[in-house]
Amino acid sequence: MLRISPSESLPETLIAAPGWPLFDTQATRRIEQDCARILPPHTLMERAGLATARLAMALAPLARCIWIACGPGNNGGDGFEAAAQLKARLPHTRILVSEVREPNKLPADAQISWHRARQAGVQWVQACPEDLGPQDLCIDALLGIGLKADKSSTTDRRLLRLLEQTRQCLCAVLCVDIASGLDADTGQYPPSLSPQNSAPAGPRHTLALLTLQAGLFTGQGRDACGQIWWDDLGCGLVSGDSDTSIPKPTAHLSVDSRAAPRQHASHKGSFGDVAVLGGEGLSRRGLSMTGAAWLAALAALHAGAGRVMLALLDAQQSGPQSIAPWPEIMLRQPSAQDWRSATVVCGCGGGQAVADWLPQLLTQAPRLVLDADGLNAVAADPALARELAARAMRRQATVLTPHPLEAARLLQTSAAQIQSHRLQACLELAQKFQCTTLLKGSGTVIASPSSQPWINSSGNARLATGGTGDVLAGLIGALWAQGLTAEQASVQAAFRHGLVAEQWPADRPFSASALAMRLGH
Ligand SMILES: NC(=O)C1=CN([C@@H]2O[C@H](COP(=O)(O)OP(=O)(O)OC[C@H]3O[C@@H](n4cnc5c(N)ncnc54)[C@H](O)[C@@H]3O)[C@@H](O)[C@H]2O)[C@@H](O)CC1
Ligand SMILES: Nc1ncnc2c1ncn2[C@@H]1O[C@H](COP(=O)(O)OP(=O)(O)O)[C@@H](O)[C@H]1O
Ligand SMILES: [K+]
Repeated sequence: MLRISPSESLPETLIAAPGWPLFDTQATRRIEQDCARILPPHTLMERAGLATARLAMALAPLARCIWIACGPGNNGGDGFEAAAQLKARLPHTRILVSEVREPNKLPADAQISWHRARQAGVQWVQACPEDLGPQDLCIDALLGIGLKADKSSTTDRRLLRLLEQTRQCLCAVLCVDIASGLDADTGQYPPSLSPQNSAPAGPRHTLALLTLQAGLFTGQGRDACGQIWWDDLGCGLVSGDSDTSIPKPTAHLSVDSRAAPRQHASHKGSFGDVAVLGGEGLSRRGLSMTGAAWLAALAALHAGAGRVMLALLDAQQSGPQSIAPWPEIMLRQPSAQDWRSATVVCGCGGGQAVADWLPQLLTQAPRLVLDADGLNAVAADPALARELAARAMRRQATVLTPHPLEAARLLQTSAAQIQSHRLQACLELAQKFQCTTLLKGSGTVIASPSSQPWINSSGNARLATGGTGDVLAGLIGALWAQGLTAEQASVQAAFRHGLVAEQWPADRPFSASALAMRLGH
């Protein structure tokens, strides 16, 4: 979640403006230069230091000690500046600084702030103080958007040691601009700067300066950065879209947009049909995945689709499976379903059996959510891939919902490669197949061929359990069937799916089917 940085105390309001813009580092640099040009010298760093100091005081009002690790560039400069500001405001708190470079090797602005910290009476220490207690605070000002991933293998030992100490602090950590070592554009660490322990020890906060970047919200970004705060340093950059002098955002952050209330004079036909095809049965390979297709159908039902049909890829269908445990869901033989008339969700638990049906569905379905084994089948068969790409020319819309490994198969690469460039990979899939593509995982990315991507801001690791992706596919189908566009349905489904997980009561067990049944709440 995102908050504006406090002027004097923590504000209660969350920023929930739809479409919050995210900028890449190149655009951030341009914005920084533009702001620096119109302000007196050193003002930006002074403001960055002040914003950091204020947030530090609000986050750790009882701190007896604040330790600030300052890096070799302007991120370090912000740290020195914050130290000076804190010392002036908190004369009885120990304000300690550790530095990586001698002052004469710092950039000019950072040198000025180094001297200010010295003059203010800040104390220099070699390393993280051993007596830092839980009420104290660590400020990570080692590396910001100046991180160069290609330099990481030569990162000096002192910087690495301080970086590791900021990660092992048991007290709260406030990262200036971004968690040090994290790539602001991709949300990944270069291997040599990756944390030794996967989970940070204490609570983490990040104060983003001037702009917000995609890397804070996707991939490893959410664990690394924790609670995100933002300060525009008085430069008035609330929304980048209307002002042509501001560079274009690379993505937008998605937030909740409530569904319009249903009209009284409506009927089941007003809310569309969702037809699910999936769920290979036990009889084919002895590996039943019918549950996945049921989860998608359940999600579609609870998310408000007018009617839900389920066609299981189960040769034994004439047996007990012909009775639906949810009587609202209509069971179909795949050959009996009219795929031309519904929003189709295809592939959940589809196994090998789904491939046989894909030529028909790719040709006939007017709106198609392609998930899981439906995607794997396309990745394995160039003829199916061509059929998929041809749909856009016939004005048939498609949503692809890969997790990173499925995305890797579609792009003939590895899941690690996908994760290292999530935004780019999602855009590439959207372009390649001319589809809306939703790349799953922490900070789900949604991209369409003709608009800027979205990064979903809701969700947590409760969702890391089998079947939640099937629920998402069914939810997208339901929202799409109810009249949203493919992109809107994907963005809103990802948000709602994540929000339900976030708001899940701690005392209630979480499962994909329980998630599906709470979608309507
Ligand atoms: N961008 C903005 O809008 C503003 C920036 N400010 C601060 O300035 C920062 C950017 O400053 P810089 O451009 O000096 O960049 P940084 O301070 O983020 O990093 C640059 C320094 O880190 C070293 N470095 C980079 N990659 C490394 C690696 N892999 N291993 C070891 N050392 C590495 C570089 O050699 C250089 O000395 C921002 O993150 C922010 O904290 C603020 O002062 C004001 C506004
Ligand atoms: N750690 C996490 N944080 C946020 N969302 C997650 C996390 N782990 C999984 N998810 C979400 O849960 C869903 C899992 O989907 P998927 O990998 O297809 O699983 P399955 O095939 O078992 O349904 C996706 O929507 C994904 O974005
Ligand atoms: K930092």
